Amino acid sequence: MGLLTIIKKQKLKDREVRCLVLGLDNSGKSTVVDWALSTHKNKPRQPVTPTVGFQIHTLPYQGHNIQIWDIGGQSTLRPYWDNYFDKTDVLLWIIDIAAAARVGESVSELEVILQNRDRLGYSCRIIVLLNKKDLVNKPTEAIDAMKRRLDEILKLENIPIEIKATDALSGDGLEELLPSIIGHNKSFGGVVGAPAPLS
Ligand SMILES: Nc1nc2c(ncn2[C@@H]2O[C@H](COP(=O)(O)OP(=O)(O)OP(=O)(O)O)[C@@H](O)[C@H]2O)c(=O)[nH]1
Ligand SMILES: [Mg+2]
Repeated sequence: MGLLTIIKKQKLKDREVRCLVLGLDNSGKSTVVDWALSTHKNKPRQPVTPTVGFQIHTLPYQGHNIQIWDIGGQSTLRPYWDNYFDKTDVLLWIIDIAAAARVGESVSELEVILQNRDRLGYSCRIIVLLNKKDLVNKPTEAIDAMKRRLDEILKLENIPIEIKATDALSGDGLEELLPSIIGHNKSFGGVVGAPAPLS
């Protein structure tokens, strides 16, 4: 292999971003991924069904190659989540903000992951989407309460996080998601926890 080929391959590798999409079942992970693929890859939008196992998608974006790992969130699948942690650059955690009864469960699952940070890696950036905001009566209040709750956990863990309220069906709130995933957006939602160097 020539030197130029090696350099080219290394460059491509350096520009690979591995994004792991996790959260409880029915939170909207596959819908967010579907939105990203339709908006940035011209893939027609499709009705989603519960993810059994996982799905991998590749999404070229601004010279980066984003590898999206969409993992099923059903409780029977969660014990396998940590099989996917290796080499993750970005954890995209999706919470169904309209499912009040399940928000606690989602936050606990996230907390467990953050408490075992060595598995995920300390350089992994974390983005939380408060999804289904279109189904919430008082979105501002629900979102603020959720941000405070996450802030408590994340201060504990001293981990910076980006957080954004979204509607994955219409795409509202997702406009800056991809710049965020590649680390080029400092204004995506509020950053809680320690100051967040995103690039
Ligand atoms: N109203 C509304 N519905 C949404 C939104 N996002 C997703 N949904 C719906 O929520 C349901 C579940 O969405 P999925 O994307 O399959 O959820 P998931 O997190 O991938 O679920 P698993 O694959 O089982 O882990 C689907 O009926 C979606 O159409 C949203 O922002 N607003
Ligand atoms: Mg899914």
